Amino acid sequence: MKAILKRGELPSENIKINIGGSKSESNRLLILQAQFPNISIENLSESDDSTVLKKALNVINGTVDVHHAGTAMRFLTAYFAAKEGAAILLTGSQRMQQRPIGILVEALRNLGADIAFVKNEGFPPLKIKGKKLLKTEVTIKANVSSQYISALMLMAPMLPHGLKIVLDGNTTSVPYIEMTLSLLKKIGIESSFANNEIVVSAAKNVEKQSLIVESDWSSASYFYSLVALSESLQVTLGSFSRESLQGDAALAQLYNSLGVETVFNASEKTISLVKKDIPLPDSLLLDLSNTPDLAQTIAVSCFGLGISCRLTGLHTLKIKETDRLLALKTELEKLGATVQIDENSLSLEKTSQIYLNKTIETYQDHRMAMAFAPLALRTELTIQNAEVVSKSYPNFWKDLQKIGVVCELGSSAK
Ligand SMILES: O=C(O)C1=C[C@@H](OP(=O)(O)O)[C@@H](O)[C@H](O)C1
Ligand SMILES: C=C(OP(=O)(O)O)C(=O)O
Repeated sequence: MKAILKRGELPSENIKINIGGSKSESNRLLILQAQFPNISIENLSESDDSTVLKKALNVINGTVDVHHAGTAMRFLTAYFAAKEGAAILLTGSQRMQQRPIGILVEALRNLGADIAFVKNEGFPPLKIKGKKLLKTEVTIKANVSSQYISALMLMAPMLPHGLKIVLDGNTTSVPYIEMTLSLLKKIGIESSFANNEIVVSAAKNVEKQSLIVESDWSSASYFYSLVALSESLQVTLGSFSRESLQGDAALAQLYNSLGVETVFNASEKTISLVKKDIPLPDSLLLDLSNTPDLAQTIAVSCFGLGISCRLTGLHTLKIKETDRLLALKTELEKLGATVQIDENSLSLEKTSQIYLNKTIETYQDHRMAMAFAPLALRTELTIQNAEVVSKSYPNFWKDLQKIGVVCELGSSAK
């Protein structure tokens, strides 16, 4: 399916949109709920990645295919490895089979896990035989993906003596580790993270409780971009709060300089994004190592606004749904941008013109589709394979139309 996008009449009134639960929080809580069934979850994400994980957690013997879901792949590897009696072939999409998992498998094997690589050493699919893991300490390389570390933390309460995780090297995507820690603490599991050491206690049960998932800040980023690229849009998004567990809540600060003010409405648990007519900076310089999922949104916003940017801390982007650095460069340049990339950064030159009627490839990456869509306020464009958005935000195209983008959804044939 392709999406042909053009600017319609933008609403002058405040538009309200309910984005839906955070995929990261949901996927952590699903792993914890599998261990502690008296936890209930409200505002669970309806994303493909959460749906596939929820379904996988019912399997104890057989094949589990997580498709494109990275967190599901990583969290389930650790979960099944420690689940006595599990006998699982854990696989995923072709891209998932190119996303490295050797660092996590090695850490689990050091704890005594029985995991074999079925095709390529270091990559899914994996054959996992669940067993009791008796060791209490493991060291793991921390600069490739925080998901490996969260996976160990979420499994740790299942171990008879809990787990100490020593982080080796610079730790990447730290807010995601802190989110895991906060959720463990919230349900009553003793845990700590200081001086590159994480400690999580064992737990057989927790108190019966209901947890409400905050909506997804990464999904909110596309509305920040839309408001920034508009003249006077005002959008209210639910349900969000200032005390977020999600690192991507940094959006509220990050988009200030791009003319988007965030008003927190504590009683309604909403945020209102309001366009401010302020002078824009010539250039934006940001280290996004804490918020890697915002890189595409911000790069495209800067391009649409005609300002230059240099984004650093992007070393994890190459192993996500696609090589996001290369994908960004290729697609932005189609629209007239000049972009330079290296191992961990992207530099965009100031451009005043955006080419019309270009087709953006999405490389099976939901964030490529959603990050480029706001440019519809500045040019007409087509997004190829628009269905990819369901990985994290199934209602994206519907919600986009609410704020005045005309969205013609058709077949993907060019
Ligand atoms: O733990 C999580 O929920 C996530 C961690 C991040 O991955 P990395 O730690 O691999 O950067 C992020 O990009 C991903 O979308 C979700
Ligand atoms: C990187 C992402 O997801 P995952 O790694 O879980 O596939 C994402 O949602 O941007």
